[in-house]
Amino acid sequence: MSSTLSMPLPASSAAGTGLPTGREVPRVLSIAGSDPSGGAGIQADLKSIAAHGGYGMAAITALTAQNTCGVQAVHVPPAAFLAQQLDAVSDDISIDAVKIGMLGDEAVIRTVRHWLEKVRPAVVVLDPVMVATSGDRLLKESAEAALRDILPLAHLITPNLPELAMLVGADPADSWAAALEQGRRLADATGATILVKGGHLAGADCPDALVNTAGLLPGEVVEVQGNRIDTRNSHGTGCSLSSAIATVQARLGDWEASLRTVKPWLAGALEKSEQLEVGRGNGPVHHFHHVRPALAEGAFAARLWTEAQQDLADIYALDFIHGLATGDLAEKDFAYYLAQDALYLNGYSRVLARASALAPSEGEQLFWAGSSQQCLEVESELHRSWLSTRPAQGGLGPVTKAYVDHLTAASASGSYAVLAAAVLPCFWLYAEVGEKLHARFLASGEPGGHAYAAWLRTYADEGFAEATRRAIAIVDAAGRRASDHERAAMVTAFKQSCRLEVEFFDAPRLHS
Ligand SMILES: Nc1ncnc2c1ncn2[C@@H]1O[C@H](COP(=O)(O)OP(=O)(O)O)[C@@H](O)[C@H]1O
Ligand SMILES: Cc1ncc(COP(=O)(O)OP(=O)(O)O)c(N)n1
Repeated sequence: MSSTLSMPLPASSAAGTGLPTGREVPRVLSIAGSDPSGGAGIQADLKSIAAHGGYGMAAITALTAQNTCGVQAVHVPPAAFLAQQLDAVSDDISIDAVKIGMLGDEAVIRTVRHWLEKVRPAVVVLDPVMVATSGDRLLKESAEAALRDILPLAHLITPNLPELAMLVGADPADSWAAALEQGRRLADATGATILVKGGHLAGADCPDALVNTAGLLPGEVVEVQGNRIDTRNSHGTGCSLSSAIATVQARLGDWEASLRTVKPWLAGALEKSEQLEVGRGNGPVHHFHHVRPALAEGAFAARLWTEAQQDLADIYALDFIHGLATGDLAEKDFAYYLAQDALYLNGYSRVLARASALAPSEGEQLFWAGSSQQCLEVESELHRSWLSTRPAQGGLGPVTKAYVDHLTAASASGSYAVLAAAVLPCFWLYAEVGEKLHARFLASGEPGGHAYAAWLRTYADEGFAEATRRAIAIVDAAGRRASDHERAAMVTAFKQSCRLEVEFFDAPRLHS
């Protein structure tokens, strides 16, 4: 029994299959050293695991005193204590993936090896950390043979080019082809899949490749291209990549898909590393560059309201609004406005019905459906009470057509959020203008001879004010949920509708 345990077994039988446990939140254990500056080691691993939706755990093999400028000291605690850490985790918790990083010395390697043989985790990614970029040793030279022996217990080995060269007993590759050749040799020798990394080569490209000579991949070499990011903040890239890929592999069970997920994330983390401003040397990567700060409730609506201010000011400056407020508006302009409003409401009602169809909840579906119906009722009331007593007006005016076309295009965009933003100004700006005009009418003592008194009284509608508050809240929530791209499209659609509100009030002057 003990002789079997000391033999390096092929990865497929010794340490699970490298296949996923299919858990949405994989439980991932990092067995690695500590970097107090947070860029490499277990600190980087825990961030990478979390950045990919995993539950991170860490058993510490070694303590380092290091920062972005280099490693000042290394302390390797007794291996027996590492064994206690590992057992404490595996005795209690099912582990979906393991990432192995800095091992320090031979006693640590022996301990990890014994534990792997006992527990056989489903996914084992081993980053054979030997020397930090700063040139400081993180593995004793005397432990290199032991490290070679533990490699077959991993499913994926992720050496950088100097580490790969050392493991196959060659000089560091000076070309991508030479690196892939060394990858093949290591794959042959270990039975594991090798991730050959292009980070240490020069040139505009920075490719990575999975190499497996036992038929476990679609081809012997699967390359994933990437651009080289111009930054010196590459501290911990190897740690971050290996723990991220372990996490994603536990979910997907496909090394190629996992690498294709993780590589662009790491490129973004390198690109955004400047934002962190950590240290004076080779800084860390930004593991959470893809996470946006959450917007507070009301924040997106507040942004839209700011965008609407110029259009509101333009509306208040229009002759039409002045005339409506004072009662001096030409009757033909008012009649044109009413007729266009009726035509607009019919189109608006259809667009609201589309918002109802796209709504993510029954509450919102009901709200838009109710608003759509309300529009048709207002349209028929316009015809019954306001237009029937006036001379017939012409057909669809150019501004009305432009507004309805814009809303229809928003409804065809397929984005509920964009559509909701596009329909909002008709609630919000209309309610705002109506409330102001009504308040002004009341303040002037509701003069008896005012030509538009009856119309101004329709503005005091608490039902419409309530519907407007609801529409604002819905758009605010949709905006907070939206991606940056969709949010920008919402703002554009909203602004366009605001502009069309201005033009709609100004259309009687130009087209009646
Ligand atoms: N400047 C860079 N631009 C883009 N990707 C990089 C860059 N440097 C390293 N990488 C990527 O980071 C990962 C780690 O690579 P590497 O630097 O070779 O390993 P290590 O950090 O172990 O020395 C690889 O996916 C590699 O392609
Ligand atoms: C504690 C600890 N572990 C590993 C490393 C090496 O990190 P790596 O991701 O290989 O990259 P560099 O930091 O060497 O660029 C480390 N420094 N500390």
